[in-house]
Amino acid sequence: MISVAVVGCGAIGGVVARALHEGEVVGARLAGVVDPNGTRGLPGMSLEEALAAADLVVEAAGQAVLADVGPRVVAAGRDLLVVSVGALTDDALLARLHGAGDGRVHLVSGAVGGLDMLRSAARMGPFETVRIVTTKKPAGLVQPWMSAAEADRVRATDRPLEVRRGPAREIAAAFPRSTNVAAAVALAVGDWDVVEAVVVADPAASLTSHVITASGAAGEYRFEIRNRPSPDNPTTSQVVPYAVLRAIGDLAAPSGAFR
Ligand SMILES: NC(=O)C1=CN([C@@H]2O[C@H](COP(=O)(O)OP(=O)(O)OC[C@H]3O[C@@H](n4cnc5c(N)ncnc54)[C@H](O)[C@@H]3O)[C@@H](O)[C@H]2O)C=CC1
Ligand SMILES: O=C([O-])CC(=O)C(=O)O
Repeated sequence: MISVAVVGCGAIGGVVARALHEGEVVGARLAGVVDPNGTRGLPGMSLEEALAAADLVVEAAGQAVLADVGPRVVAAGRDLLVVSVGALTDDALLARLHGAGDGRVHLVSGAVGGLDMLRSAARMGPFETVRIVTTKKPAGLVQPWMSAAEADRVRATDRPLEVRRGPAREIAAAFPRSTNVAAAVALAVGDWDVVEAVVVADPAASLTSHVITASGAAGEYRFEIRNRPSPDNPTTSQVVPYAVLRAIGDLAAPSGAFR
């Protein structure tokens, strides 16, 4: 039985922690939840207590928190499951995580699929083009770095509006709560430079979509994901905590997991 601490008790961490607490993942149990803003009635603990008690720490609190907490988890010899994979646009953080200690670093596939195939194909040879187009409701795409005019234009659009297009590294950092998936694709293909990310605001997007297209030595790929948004946080797809629970289940009882 592995003991799991969850850092961040929001739309993702709250669902993950409750399911662990209620014994829904074979081979895993909840050690406790770390969140300065409350733990929704679940057992709370400090990060220091989590590092002492847990075999696995799940980060579900955001890119900035991962940068702070991640190296401490690995340095303590605890395994780390990363949800805010967009923080890994920072090569220095990735190097710190790999060099910090004995804990192993695992990444969650999160809101998208096809990463296994992209990883397999990348082994055969390089990709020539990879693109991920993310379409969400406008409100969650407004960012603090936008000018007032741009923020208003995004909020008020009455049709699909391309908000940004650029390298995955730039986009995943520029929309830290909305485009971790662009980093996930880049990490899967093992090439930050080949992946272009596009962010579209669409007031009619009742589902969040991520369309991944790729072509290269192994062939041509297209994955279209249309996720229901989380009722707790509309910028997050509701399936994400279940991707985390699936990953924890695979780590706790690997038999039968796709590899
Ligand atoms: N890989 C993927 O496909 C996806 C990744 N994400 C990432 O997951 C993160 C969390 O998403 P949600 O749960 O929807 O966000 P949320 O805003 O609902 O929850 C975040 C929680 O973290 C807590 N928190 C803040 N600072 C903390 C700290 N220092 N220590 C512990 N907890 C802290 C907050 O109080 C809040 O409860 C997002 O910011 C994003 O980076 C989100 C969606 C998809
Ligand atoms: O949940 C989603 O659809 C994607 C998301 O917010 C992210 O990648 O940060």
